This record gives sequence, structure tokens and C-alpha cells, in this order.
Amino acid sequence: MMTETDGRAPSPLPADHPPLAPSKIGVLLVNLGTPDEPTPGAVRRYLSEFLSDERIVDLPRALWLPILHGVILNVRPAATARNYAKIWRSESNESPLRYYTRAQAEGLAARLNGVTVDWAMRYGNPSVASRLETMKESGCERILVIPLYPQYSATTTASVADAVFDAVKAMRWQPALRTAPAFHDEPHYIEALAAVTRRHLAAQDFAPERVVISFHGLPQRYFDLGDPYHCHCAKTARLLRARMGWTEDFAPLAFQSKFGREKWLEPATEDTIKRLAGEGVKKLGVIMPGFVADCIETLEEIDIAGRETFTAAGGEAFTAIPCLNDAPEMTMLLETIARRETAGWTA
Ligand SMILES: C=CC1=C(C)c2cc3[nH]c(cc4nc(cc5[nH]c(cc1n2)c(C)c5CCC(=O)O)C(CCC(=O)O)=C4C)c(C)c3C=C
Ligand SMILES: [Fe+2]
Ligand SMILES: [Fe+2]
Repeated sequence: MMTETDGRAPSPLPADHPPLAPSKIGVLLVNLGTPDEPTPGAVRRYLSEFLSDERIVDLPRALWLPILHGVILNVRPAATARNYAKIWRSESNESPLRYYTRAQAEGLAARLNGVTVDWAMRYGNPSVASRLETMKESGCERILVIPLYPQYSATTTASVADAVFDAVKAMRWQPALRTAPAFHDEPHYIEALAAVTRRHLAAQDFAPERVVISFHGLPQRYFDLGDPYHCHCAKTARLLRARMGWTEDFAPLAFQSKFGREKWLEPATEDTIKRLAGEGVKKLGVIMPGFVADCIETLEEIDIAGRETFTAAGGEAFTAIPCLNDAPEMTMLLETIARRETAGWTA
């Protein structure tokens, strides 16, 4: 009888049938990942997993793995661990990215009655496979995965999907899966950015003369091969400017966090900060809409190092606008996405 195996059986199971958990819907939020501790060893483990992903670095393995294991994993972890230590949340002993991702899941859970909400990291812990396994065991037969990247990139969004589908390969009884699309032009997202920006700027004792719109960069080659990331960033920037009444001159687009020797998307945020200081801008803001949670790239690279770059080049006042983090507008955005993408699953 079909109803006895689909988990929704209204009638009692036969006496010899193994117990079934009640059928549930799950939503899994996934962000990039982070080390477990701000130490070189923990950073090495995390970077090893991260930088071994062919979505992140697509060079032939025979070329890349000797560089990764012979050079990068010997040199980079110590410096990166020092940077993580500057931003580590000592109260809960975790990185800001993990802290805010959990807060986002808790905020969403409070808005979705009867839905299991969980969170995972693409690299590091808790892993996508471990959370999917737990959700499945608790009876989630339908799971929506929301990659926490507003702009699609194969390096991030597609890499989350790889991890999800790899994880269910090991399951005999798989859940039904959906992955949420990128939300770079979603009105609730643009509105959330505008609301957080207005609140933050109103609390400063200066008004910025320019606001750099800075996104994480990518190798230019990935864009040339068809990754739509740059287009998504440009559209988010355009919609945000329109919402804020900013001109392109007031709020230029730039790309941060360059890694390796290849040419990356330009202009680089650091160069843009120096250029603006050189043009006499004394008060500068930076917004990073590609990150929905503050992390090493926003708190260390921009708020600490970017601020130093600006003041060394003659700037006087600098502010990094916080990410959406645990703002109520972020919860509203996630709720909108979750409800829309589970349509047909929920009554
Ligand atoms: C080739 C290398 C990298 C690509 C491509 C890349 C794309 C990419 N990354 C993010 C978001 C984040 N990246 C973060 C950290 C980080 N990124 C890289 C390299 C690439 N990223 C490295 C080596 C690191 C680690 C830090 C360091 O060693 O400098 C983070 C922060 C994680 C945290 O714990 O705080 C985020 C978030 C996006 C959105 C993206 C492509 C669009
Ligand atoms: Fe990155
Ligand atoms: Fe960085």
C-alpha cells in the first residue's frame, strides 16, 4: 500500500513496520564557511577544503595541488589566522560569519511555523552533509536549500548545489530537493540594504562624500567563460543606487579580496579607495552587498585594512556599512524567499 511508505499515512502502520518520523519540510541556509578556531592549524584545514574545490580554483589538479599543498597551505594560514583573531567573537568563540548565519536561521525559524530550519557551511562545520542527514532523519522529506549569496556565481552558488547533491548520493531514501535562485534583484533584498544603510549612516557623526559599492571579486576568466556574477553585481549596484538616490559617481562599483596572480574583476576596491582619497574625498563609506553576513572580508579587509588605506592616503573619516546580519529586514527577506520557493509544498 502506497500510503504506508510515503510517511504521510493517515492509517496506522502494520505491526511489523519500522517506525516512521512524521513528514516535514526543511529549509537549509548555507554560507561559505569558516575555520573552527583562529589558529593556523584550523585555518589550514578550512583553506585546504575550500581551495581544493574545483569550482573555486579550476586549474588542472596536477598543476594546482602542488602549489596549494607546497606553498599556499604553508604560508597563508598563519597570516589569515592573525586576521581571524582580530574579528573573532570571543563570547561565543566563533567567527562572525558563523554567528550571523546561525542568527539568520533562528530568525527565519521563528517566522515559519511547522518548518524545520537549519544552517550549514559549504566548507568547515557544520557541514552540508551532516545537516542534511540530520534533517532527513528528523523526517524532512522535502528540503529547500538557500545559498546565502545574493549574486549567482559558479564558485559559490553552484558549489553549494554540488555539496548538496553529493551528500544525498549516499542516501538510499533521498529527500526531495529544491535550491533557491540568486536574489540580486529581489525587491526585499534591495530594500533591506537601503534600510540598514540609512540606519547606519544616520548614526554616524559625518555624511560620506562617496560610498564605494564593493563586491567579492572573481578571476576575470570565470566571467569570460560565462559566469553571470559580474552582471548580477552590476544590477544590484544599479538598483541600490536608484533606491538610495545615489549617482554612479557618488557610489562606484568595485571588487575586493583578490587571490592569486590571475587578473580579477576590476576596479579593485583598494585602488578605488586610494583614487578617491587622491581626488580629495575626506569622508568615505563602503557597502558590501554581496555578503549577507559580516565576515573576515568585510570586518578585517575593509573595516580595518581599507580604513588604514584610506587614512594613509589622506582620508579623514571612514565607515563600513554593516551587512544585513540579523537585521529584521534580513529575516523578512529570507521569509519571502522561503515561502516563495516552497510554494506547492506548504498548504
Ligand atoms: C580563488 C579564490 C577565491 C574565489 C574565487 C572566491 C570567491 C568568493 N568568495 C566569496 C565569499 C567569501 N570568501 C571568503 C573568504 C575567502 N575567500 C578566498 C578565496 C576566494 N574566494 C579565501 C582564500 C578566503 C579566506 C580568507 C583568506 O585567507 O583571505 C569569505 C569569508 C569567510 C569567513 O569566515 O569570514 C566569504 C564570505 C564569494 C561571495 C565569492 C564569489 C563570488
Ligand atoms: Fe572568497
Ligand atoms: Fe580577504
